[in-house]
Amino acid sequence: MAEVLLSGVRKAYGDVTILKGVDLHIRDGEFMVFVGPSGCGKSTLLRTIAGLEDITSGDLSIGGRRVNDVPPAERGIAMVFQSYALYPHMNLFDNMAFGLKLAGMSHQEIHDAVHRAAKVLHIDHLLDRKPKDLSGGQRQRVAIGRAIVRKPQVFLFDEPLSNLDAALRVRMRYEFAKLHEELKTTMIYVTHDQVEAMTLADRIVVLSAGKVEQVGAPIELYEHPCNLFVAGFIGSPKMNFLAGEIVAADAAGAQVRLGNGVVLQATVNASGAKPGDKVTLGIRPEHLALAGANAHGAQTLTAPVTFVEALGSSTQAYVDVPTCAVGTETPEPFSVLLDGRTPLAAGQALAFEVPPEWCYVFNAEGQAYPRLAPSAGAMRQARAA
Ligand SMILES: Nc1ncnc2c1ncn2[C@@H]1O[C@H](COP(=O)(O)OP(=O)(O)OP(=O)(O)O)[C@@H](O)[C@H]1O
Repeated sequence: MAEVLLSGVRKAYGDVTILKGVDLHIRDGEFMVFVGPSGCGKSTLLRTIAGLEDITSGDLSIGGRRVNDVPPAERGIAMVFQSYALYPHMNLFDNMAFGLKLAGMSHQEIHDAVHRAAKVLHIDHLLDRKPKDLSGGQRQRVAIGRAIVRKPQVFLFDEPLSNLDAALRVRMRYEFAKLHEELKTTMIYVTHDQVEAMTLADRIVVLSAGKVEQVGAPIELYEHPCNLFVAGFIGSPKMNFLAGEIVAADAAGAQVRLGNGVVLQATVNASGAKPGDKVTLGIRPEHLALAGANAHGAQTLTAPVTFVEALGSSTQAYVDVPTCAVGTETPEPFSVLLDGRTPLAAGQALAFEVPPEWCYVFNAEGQAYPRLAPSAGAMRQARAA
């Protein structure tokens, strides 16, 4: 087990800077997940920790030891790649034993270590097989087994499940969680998958263009994103964004006038805002509720439905409410997530309530005004106390 510390880590290829000064403290035994859009530098950051890439400037330490110039094999890490990277001509036992033989371990020690790891991963009955005779999920288990037998201080996983089909991903996700529970080793995991990040991580690092946007527990990022980027990135379906203007604001709340003239209340600390300020109002599709039959309440929006996705367990309705773009992205259509049994059809008018405690407000620079409503995380802590 070990903590991993990054301080001002930069990585450049020639004139192009990929990592722009990353500061991170990954705690001993923590399951840390890196997420961010394609090309933001997740894999580069992981490969830098592994020692597969040199650091241009900054410091990296693993287990209290500065490792900037330490070769990968001596860093106490084991990395598992998306592509498995197994030796095709070797059976599973030899694939898993290879590194241990190189390290000069005895025959008995290797036998015990491989069998123990194979048992944990439920592949102990397959040790004589070659990789080509395995399913994708089994191959990935071998790759993980090869990492486990080395008893690293830190595991590094680069999108380990992305070659698997949806059902197997769910199964393997569960097994990763169990594995971490059992080994209690520091794990750093790169993924594109929101659900993997939310369910596996103790904490998530959201990266954008080589910089850390926010680090926090999954529920913290969901409930209290620090800026528009994190708000738009964390959460599925995505948060709706509406352009607005401050009508009144203080430390207890803000009133925001939307483009259509409707004024919505948001329970945020907007003491830094003043009337006339341009803001973005954010509201998640799952926090909207159908309004009562003749609702004309202050927190109600009414708009025609443009498209309906009935998923069985839930229904996602797209409605004709003008949204605004975040960064360089094109605006996403406004959506409302409703109970799966809600009868809806395109063209019908939908009235829905916008709860003030679930409204997010971002200033012109995209920074969030802190939400004041007690979060689910805080309520759980209070109940537990
Ligand atoms: N050897 C290299 N030389 C030059 N540029 C590179 C090199 N390796 C990566 N890059 C660039 O660095 C940027 C970050 O790449 P990286 O693979 O870390 O992103 P990522 O966030 O993991 O993306 P993805 O999610 O698509 O895998 C990309 O723009 C990529 O083109």
